[in-house]
Amino acid sequence: MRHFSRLFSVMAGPRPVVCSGPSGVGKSTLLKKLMKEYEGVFGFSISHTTRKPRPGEQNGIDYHYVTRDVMQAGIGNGDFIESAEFSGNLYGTSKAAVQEVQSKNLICLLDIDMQGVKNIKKTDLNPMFISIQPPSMEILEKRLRGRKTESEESLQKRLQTAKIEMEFSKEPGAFDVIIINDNLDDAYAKLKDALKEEIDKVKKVSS
Ligand SMILES: Nc1ncnc2c1ncn2[C@@H]1O[C@H](COP(=O)(O)OP(=O)(O)OP(=O)(O)O)[C@@H](O)[C@H]1O
Ligand SMILES: Nc1nc2c(ncn2[C@@H]2O[C@H](COP(=O)(O)O)[C@@H](O)[C@H]2O)c(=O)[nH]1
Repeated sequence: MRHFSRLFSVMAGPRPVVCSGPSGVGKSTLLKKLMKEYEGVFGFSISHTTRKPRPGEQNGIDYHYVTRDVMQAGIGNGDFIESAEFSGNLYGTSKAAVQEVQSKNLICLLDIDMQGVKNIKKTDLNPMFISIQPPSMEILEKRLRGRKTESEESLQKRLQTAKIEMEFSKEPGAFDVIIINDNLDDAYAKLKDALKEEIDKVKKVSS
């Protein structure tokens, strides 16, 4: 892991950004807004997953959808910076996904769970860690149900995991920035504010 992770510091472009937080808190919603407003500044690290695509999701855009065998072979080959089992499926960030974004000198955005955060901390990627949090567990459940993507079983698993993720986020030094996603516009403004310095640097280089 150390050998390959050194590659990222050698390539050093803009500092990557890791966004984490309970399922349904609004990470994708916030990151999609960011990429829409700042085209040519951010690039999304497209993860691999063994979960099935949801309606509207596209292979190679939202995720690389693969079988467990393919994913496990890739992990065995050392193709992933990190990987984790989440709610019955495998998820992982490939080295290629991050390199693809960094080679374009874009700020690499990673949307990963708590296990991914812990594992990325062991590498030389050196991202900014941002935790997106719900105003309450009740509101989180309402959002997750409202999205209509989960079976009752999957929803319950995700809510259980959310409690553990919320506890982890309280650990000193776990995250650089904590944003409560209550009102979406307010949360988005806070996210932009946290990233302002990096955004300005990328804009300056590309102007
Ligand atoms: N501030 C907000 N107020 C109300 N609804 C919101 C807010 N932010 C996001 N949502 C809604 O909550 C649902 C979950 O959001 P989203 O899919 O972005 O979460 P996520 O954190 O990316 O989840 P996952 O980790 O499962 O991918 C969506 O239906 C989204 O429209
Ligand atoms: N450790 C990783 N976690 C990841 C990755 N890609 C996504 N995720 C996290 O999985 C859950 C569930 O996502 P969903 O799309 O099925 O709702 C969520 O917390 C994501 O942040 C990854 O590459 N590594």
